[in-house]
Amino acid sequence: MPRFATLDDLRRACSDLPLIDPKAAEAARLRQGVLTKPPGSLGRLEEIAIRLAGWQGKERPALQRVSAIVFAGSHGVTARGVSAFPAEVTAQMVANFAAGGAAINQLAKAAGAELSVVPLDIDKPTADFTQAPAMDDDAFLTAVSTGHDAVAQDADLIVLGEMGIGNTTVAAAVAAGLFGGNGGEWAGRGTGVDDAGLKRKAEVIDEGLTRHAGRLGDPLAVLAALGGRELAAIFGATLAARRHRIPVVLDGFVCTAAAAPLAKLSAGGLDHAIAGHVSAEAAHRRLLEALSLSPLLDLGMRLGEASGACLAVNILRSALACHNGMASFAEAGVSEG
Ligand SMILES: O=C(O)c1ccc[n+]([C@@H]2O[C@H](COP(=O)([O-])O)[C@@H](O)[C@H]2O)c1
Ligand SMILES: Cc1cc2nc[nH]c2cc1C
Repeated sequence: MPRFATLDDLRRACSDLPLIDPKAAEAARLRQGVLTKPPGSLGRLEEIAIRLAGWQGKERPALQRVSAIVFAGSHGVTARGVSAFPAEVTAQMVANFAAGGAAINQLAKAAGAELSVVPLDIDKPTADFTQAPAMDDDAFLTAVSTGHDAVAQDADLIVLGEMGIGNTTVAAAVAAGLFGGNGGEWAGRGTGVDDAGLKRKAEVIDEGLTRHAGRLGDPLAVLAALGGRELAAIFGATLAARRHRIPVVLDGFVCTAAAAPLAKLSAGGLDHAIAGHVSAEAAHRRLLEALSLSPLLDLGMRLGEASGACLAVNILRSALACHNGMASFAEAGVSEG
């Protein structure tokens, strides 16, 4: 029996989310004000330190245990020719992650993150969403529960990413289902489709939106009908992190689309989430704006795998090095302005 046995169980868990610890956040804000720098001069690094303090419930937050989790899934919609790469690359890349040969292996190491890879039935693609819901309730709840339970309660930070050929089409369909608009507005080039591929993606997304029009008012139904197992797992992991008050770093377009239903289900549902970067996938910027998330990095990356999110962990570490390690004006004998 999965942790969430029914959609109602899951809906309940999403509607009763813990909030930031205002005392710890305020203590961190006061500390930022007495460190040896003009107030505000560390820009967003200050805000990052205060938010991490609030979610961890400590004036001086830590990044001792950083857990990066990459979820992998396979998509029936790949049969529609929506990716520049064949569907078998998903399993091949999962093997490459295990062997240590992927970009994320290097970026996780460089960021001081432990990497887990969680394949979700990758030998069983979800249904093509133009023909049927991608997942039935059981498959959806199992994937959400797996993602939820992949989050270690003692982690200081959760970093999320994915691998799944075809999933930029899936993410675009989910984003359109949640926020409105058509395939043309949300489709991008993903792994590098040409103009004909991009047109096909837009059409496939529109077909999915038409087929599942009756479900678009329910964010969980959107994720089940138009999403995929790795997106459902990212949603579950984002929810688990929130329930344990662990801050989360989101990766690219696919990861952001996967987490988005939580913001739709509960106001402030993604307040514990930091957008690690904005990817080169055309609609990522639009999606981040719809969620009022401001990305830390804009490096033209479009890999997925938690790569941009892991890179952003280095910024979080630097923010905390200053916050925890700097001297105050009084300690250093520096005159205040
Ligand atoms: O998340 C993003 O911003 C992103 C942008 C472009 C590509 N990807 C990755 O590329 C794969 C999906 O691309 P595609 O063309 O097969 O839909 C999948 O494995 C993602 O991790 C991811
Ligand atoms: C090689 C390759 C690596 C990836 N990593 C995440 N998505 C990917 C897609 C491809 C095609």
